[in-house]
Amino acid sequence: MSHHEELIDYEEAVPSIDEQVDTSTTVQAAQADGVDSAAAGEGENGADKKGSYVGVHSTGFSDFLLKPELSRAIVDCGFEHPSEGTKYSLSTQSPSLDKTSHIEESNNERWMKDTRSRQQQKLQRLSVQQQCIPQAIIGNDVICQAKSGLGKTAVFVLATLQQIEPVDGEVSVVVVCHTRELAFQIRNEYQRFSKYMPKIRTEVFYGGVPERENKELLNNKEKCPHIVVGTPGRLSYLVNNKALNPDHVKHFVLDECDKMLETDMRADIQEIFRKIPQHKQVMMFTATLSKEMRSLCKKFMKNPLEIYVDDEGKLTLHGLLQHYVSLKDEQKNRKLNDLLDTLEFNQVVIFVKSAQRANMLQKILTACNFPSICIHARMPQEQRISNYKEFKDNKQRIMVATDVFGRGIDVERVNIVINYDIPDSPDSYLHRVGRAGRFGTKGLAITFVSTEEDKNTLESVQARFEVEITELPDQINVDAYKTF
Ligand SMILES: Nc1ncnc2c1ncn2[C@@H]1O[C@H](COP(=O)(O)OP(=O)(O)OP(=O)(O)O)[C@@H](O)[C@H]1O
Repeated sequence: MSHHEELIDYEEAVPSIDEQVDTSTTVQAAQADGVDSAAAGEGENGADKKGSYVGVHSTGFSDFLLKPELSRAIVDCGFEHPSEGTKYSLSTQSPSLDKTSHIEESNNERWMKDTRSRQQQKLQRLSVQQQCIPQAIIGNDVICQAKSGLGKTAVFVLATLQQIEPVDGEVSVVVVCHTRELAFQIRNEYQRFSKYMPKIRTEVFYGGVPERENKELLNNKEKCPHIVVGTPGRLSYLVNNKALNPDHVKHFVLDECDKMLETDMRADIQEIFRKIPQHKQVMMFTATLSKEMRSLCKKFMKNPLEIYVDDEGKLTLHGLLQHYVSLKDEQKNRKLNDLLDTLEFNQVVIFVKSAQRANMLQKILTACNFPSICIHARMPQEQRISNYKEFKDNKQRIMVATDVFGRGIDVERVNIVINYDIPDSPDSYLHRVGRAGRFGTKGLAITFVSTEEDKNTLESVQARFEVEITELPDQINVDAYKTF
């Protein structure tokens, strides 16, 4: 299993963390019906362009009153409006009221009702970025579940850059994620958005790189990063060895939090968390979050803003066509060749279930005149990052990958995902296909089904996410899956 390869360094021990009591108000936002299809651009006008999630703009980036240097970078990044297209409803556990008299009680109740109804109306128009950013920039804890490619990264990158007051020699932001490529990608996002903040330094730390290099950077006051992004094993090593001083950390972020907390990475996360001062902002993000995982996440937080997708059908990407092909394992190569010949792809990711199969398939494809690269946890770290960069920079169009590439990775031009081997769970399916059709663009996902078990997995995907995955037709209109 590929993600196990990634986890190979981690230990099983899972100590319990100190519970933080969740006290007064909890705002829960859950996706409600109605707007996804239209907002995702399934119409004449919205379908073709990136950012077609943007519809009616109740809030713009300027409303967040961000630092001018941050606002300039946002413009340079081409972000015109916070992501939109998701309708939220609000359910609150109201703060307790001091009911000293009957009159006060009814006044209070009326006030609460009015406030709640105003909030309700407002929230119904808000998106993930619109809702999270205002809370996150004032230091509130945030737990946010939102579908793939909606721009969760920008929430914590902007919120932490807005709040940071850099002091040389002090790390004040720690971001943890589950793979090295994702850590690298997040570091690059920080660099993009801190373009006009020359004093801010961001570094990325992960396994496969000599620890000495990380320590040298952290020990040097002029070079020590203010923002650290990394994977759990390496970060906990650096904290435990006193190379990374956690005493000044004020913001702690977990991206793909469910993945890290459900696996043995959790021990490392808890280790780091415990060493960071208690008074800190904690933010967590993912597209998939079970009810059990929500409560676990909340143990790390104080009164977080909670955004959940209660109806998992709403996690479906509506700009994405989804099909399957029934075939025998030995027919997969021929079929893949045909598909690559006939489909129009900007870039394509082909997922397989092991490093060995990734190497093998990449060689076959190259021999068949489909220049390609691959990525998996069993290749040298430098090669991994260099392959990621080549693909991200569109120097290669075909990537054969294991699940190390299945979550979080954002390559804008990917419009086709092929599951050469079916993923091991509906969650993995959702994350993998979410590599195409990002931020409201169009895409196509094709899954090869060769065993009874594969069929069952596909059925559970359809049942859980209320999506119809139909047999691949002989012809597909290119307009349906390619953004020109
Ligand atoms: N407001 C915006 N305007 C335009 N583009 C945006 C905006 N917000 C985010 N994006 C772009 O949308 C893409 C997807 O964003 P991001 O990678 O943060 O998604 P995500 O929600 O983290 O997805 P996943 O769950 O798959 O990790 C990125 O290329 C990002 O630059």
